[in-house]
Amino acid sequence: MRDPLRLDEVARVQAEQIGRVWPQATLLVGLPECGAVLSAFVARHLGLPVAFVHSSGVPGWHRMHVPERAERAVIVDDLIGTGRGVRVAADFLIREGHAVLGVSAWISRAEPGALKVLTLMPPPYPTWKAEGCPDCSAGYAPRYTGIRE
Ligand SMILES: O=C(O)c1cc(=O)[nH]c(=O)n1[C@@H]1O[C@H](COP(=O)(O)O)[C@@H](O)[C@H]1O
Repeated sequence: MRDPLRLDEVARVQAEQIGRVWPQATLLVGLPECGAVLSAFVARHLGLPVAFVHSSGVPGWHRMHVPERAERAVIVDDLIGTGRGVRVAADFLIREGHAVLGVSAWISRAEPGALKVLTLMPPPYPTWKAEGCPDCSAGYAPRYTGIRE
């Protein structure tokens, strides 16, 4: 999302949804990189503080904000692909003594465990496991691999 005004419009919709479902939230948590930028936009609409959690490698806080009391956190991201990033962040937050209310994302292609996920829209394309993929059973070989969106 290259246009900050457009990003802010989406962030406002996301903020309204979070405010409706989780009015008790005290902290938004963003995953670098895109989730960190987005979470700051969303937090501005909710008047909430924001903190960033590194989810690749050893999970940890970005030094900008290391919360000092127990928070009721919502993880904010743009896309959930495998769900790994938000799962790692949620486990880290719980280990750190915070409550994780859930995850807010634009689109999710995974169900990341027991985490409650709010999305803005369903995925615009179907996802199959390799063994259930109709194109694979029709004999088509993958044209691209390792693609994210
Ligand atoms: O952060 C990225 O590089 C990224 C690139 C991309 O093409 N697609 C994509 O989903 N991401 C990010 O990867 C994360 C989701 O991936 P999973 O952890 O697999 O669910 C989100 O933080 C996205 O912002």
